[in-house]
Amino acid sequence: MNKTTSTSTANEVNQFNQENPVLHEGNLHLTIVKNEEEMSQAAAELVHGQLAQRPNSVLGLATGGTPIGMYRQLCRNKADLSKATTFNLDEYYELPRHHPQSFFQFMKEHVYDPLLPLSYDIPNGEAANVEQECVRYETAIRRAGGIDLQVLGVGRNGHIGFNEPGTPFLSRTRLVALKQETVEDNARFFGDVGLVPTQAITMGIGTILEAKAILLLASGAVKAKALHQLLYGDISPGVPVTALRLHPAVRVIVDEEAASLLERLSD
Ligand SMILES: O=P(O)(O)OC[C@H]1O[C@](O)(CO)[C@@H](O)[C@@H]1O
Repeated sequence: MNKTTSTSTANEVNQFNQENPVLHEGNLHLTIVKNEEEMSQAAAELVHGQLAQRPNSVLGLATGGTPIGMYRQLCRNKADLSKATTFNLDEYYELPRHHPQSFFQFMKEHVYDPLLPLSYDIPNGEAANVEQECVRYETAIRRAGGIDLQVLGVGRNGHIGFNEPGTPFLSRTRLVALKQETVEDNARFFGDVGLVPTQAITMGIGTILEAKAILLLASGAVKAKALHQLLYGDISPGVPVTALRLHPAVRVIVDEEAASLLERLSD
């Protein structure tokens, strides 16, 4: 099954856009594909399209299990990032950069090394002065001209980046505490829940919403509830991913399992 649909939202956004002109009523385009492989392929095509249109694109990239297939496709097709710049959403706090589970190492394995040359930046989780590091990161994004395309995954609890439920939509890059469910979800990468860092530096939701375009990916039944909330729930900091409904250009590519609740409810 291949289903493409668009949804425009006209929810009560005024409470959010009074203070920050970046937030406005959004428009979201949803594509449902068969499985994770098709999701990865469709996502990689979109990134290739972005690079073809603008070789010096500024890309916002994500870690976690979701985008790995997309990165594999980009490597397979030898994506040319030589003129591009990449920024990452987040990094664990106080996890050494050389730790195998740092997001820096993830990016080195899946993107930086195989797709050299490219210019990249990622929050420094080892920074002595975290506040200064967060300001540095925001400034670097701004100086690069802002993010053209931000790739996002979504947490089971609706988090984007490491912006957990309850995060204000105007938040910027900062140090955050992870919810227990996020720590547990990420324990699969560390082997033991006690080894998972409990804090991270993350772009804020306000930072993410400033990207010119956003690509959200989700696969697997574990993401079905978050997807349903994104499309049909109230726009609320209680479910961070719903902030995307305030953005004017969001592509959502999900597999059938992630869309399973949508399917059932829209039948
Ligand atoms: O892709 P996963 O591993 O399901 O993670 C979902 C989201 O959670 C994070 O890994 C943070 O916990 C994000 O970076 C990611 O987008």
